[in-house]
Amino acid sequence: MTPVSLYGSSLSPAAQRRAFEGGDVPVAVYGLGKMGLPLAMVYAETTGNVVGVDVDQGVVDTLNAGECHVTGEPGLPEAVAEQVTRGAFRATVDASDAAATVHVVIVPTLVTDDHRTDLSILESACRALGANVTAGDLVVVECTVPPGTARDLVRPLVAEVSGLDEAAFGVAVCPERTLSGRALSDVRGGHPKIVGGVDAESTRVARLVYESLTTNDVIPVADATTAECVKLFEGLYRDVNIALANELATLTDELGIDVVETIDAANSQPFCDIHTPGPGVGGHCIPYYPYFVMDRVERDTPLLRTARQVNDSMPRFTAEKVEDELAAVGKHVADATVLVLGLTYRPGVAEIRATPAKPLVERLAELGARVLVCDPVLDDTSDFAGERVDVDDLLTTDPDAVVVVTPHAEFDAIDWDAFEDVVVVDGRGSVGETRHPVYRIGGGRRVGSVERTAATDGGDANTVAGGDR
Ligand SMILES: NC(=O)c1ccc[n+]([C@@H]2O[C@H](COP(=O)([O-])OP(=O)(O)OC[C@H]3O[C@@H](n4cnc5c(N)ncnc54)[C@H](O)[C@@H]3O)[C@@H](O)[C@H]2O)c1
Ligand SMILES: CC(=O)N[C@@H]1[C@@H](OP(=O)(O)OP(=O)(O)OC[C@H]2O[C@@H](n3ccc(=O)[nH]c3=O)[C@H](O)[C@@H]2O)O[C@H](CO)[C@@H](O)[C@@H]1O
Repeated sequence: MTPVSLYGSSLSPAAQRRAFEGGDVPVAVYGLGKMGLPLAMVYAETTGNVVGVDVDQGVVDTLNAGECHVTGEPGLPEAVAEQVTRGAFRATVDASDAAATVHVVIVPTLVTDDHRTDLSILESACRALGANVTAGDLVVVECTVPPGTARDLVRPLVAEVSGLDEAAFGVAVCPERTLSGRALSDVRGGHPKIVGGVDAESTRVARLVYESLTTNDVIPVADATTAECVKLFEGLYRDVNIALANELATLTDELGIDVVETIDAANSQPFCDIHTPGPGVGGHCIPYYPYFVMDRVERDTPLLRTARQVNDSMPRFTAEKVEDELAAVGKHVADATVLVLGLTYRPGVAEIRATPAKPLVERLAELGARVLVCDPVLDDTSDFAGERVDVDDLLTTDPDAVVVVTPHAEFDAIDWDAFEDVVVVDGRGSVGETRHPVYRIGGGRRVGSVERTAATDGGDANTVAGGDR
């Protein structure tokens, strides 16, 4: 089979699509992690001709054995087994063994501790794929990158490594808009796919490719930088919105209202979509994307900066609530045992990057508490300054306070009344009926099943609804 190149092709669009879907357009996917592997599987089920490139030999060996190293993704193990068995996908650590005419890169793009962009992994992957790029190829950037990266970094670097003129190949930004935990279905069509090229031909080819891949719409935008910013703006909106919810949550006691209930009621009309407050904002995306923009522009961005400060202040606010709730029953945090439930950044996802649980545990330890930590999806909790407790042993810990940071499903079975003499700080509105005092971040304190703000103020008991939006 002579590989077909799509960029600048003289074939009809229909013939190009047939070539792509018929496997005559070999695809290479660089980065076979939480996002890259589901993506590679959708490319493989569509074209039958995909090679995955990863620097981790263990990942490569696992995949070539038809097994899946990514956990918590429904359907992914089955897809890996099927695509490897039918010969539609293979993995390698050796990029020189990844001949293709469509080269997709979806590797980590990072932010340093001092909030500077770190694209070193992307550069490394582009050097590797660049050696394989020939005239007529398309490079697809699926990873989230700062504005201008495809134009100013990827294209010139691939041209340098390949020896080609920049106009000889295409580069398109087609950002991954996927949620961990439903990656395969998201890639297949969970959201419209944004595509934007460094030139019109790159956009055209990317549109043709993704119209084969996704069951959803493909939205071509003006250029690559626009596509990069679509992805970033989604995340910036979320960070700022959550910061609004969090700032309002810190006013719960002064206003004497249940802020979560208030937000839910305000969101009952279509022009309002305030998100849900909690103990902080974690993950490898939302806390970092603002820095991709702030590090890239000269102009000050006070709103982005402040939103980060507000969200990063929530672990300390949550620790203050633990202190307050203990004081309300005559205890001091320095003499207390505090059990922290949920360490990952959100339920069911074994990811601790930027998790609010980490600064919260550190703050509680600073205040002198004996801190116990429990997370059913983490095998290793050594990153946290607390003593590990397994879910089955929770009731043996006899804590003075319990803080729910991340409400894993395993915590639903907790019999809260089986704890003796405990106060509860509920980060995400996941604690059900209990005789113990419960302070919900953004909801206020309730004693027993009655909400403080309504019942104790003479109104009707209200329900504290809400969960992450
Ligand atoms: N995880 C998410 O929820 C999510 C959602 C949307 C977008 N994204 C973006 O997708 C990109 C990848 O994220 P992820 O969550 O899949 O990361 P990940 O850490 O789960 O996987 C990254 C993979 O890339 C491999 N890798 C590292 N260097 C490499 C190189 N030079 N060449 C080839 N492979 C290399 C690693 O071994 C690993 O297997 C990031 O830019 C991220 O911003 C992530
Ligand atoms: C724009 C958008 O939606 N993008 C999603 C996001 O996915 P994510 O895995 O980063 O998870 P989020 O749900 O964003 O949560 C992040 C943190 O914010 C907390 N949170 C959330 C909602 C809320 O109302 N109040 C909160 O406090 C939550 O607990 C957690 O700690 O980024 C991915 C990569 O770009 C995307 O692909 C994916 O589509």
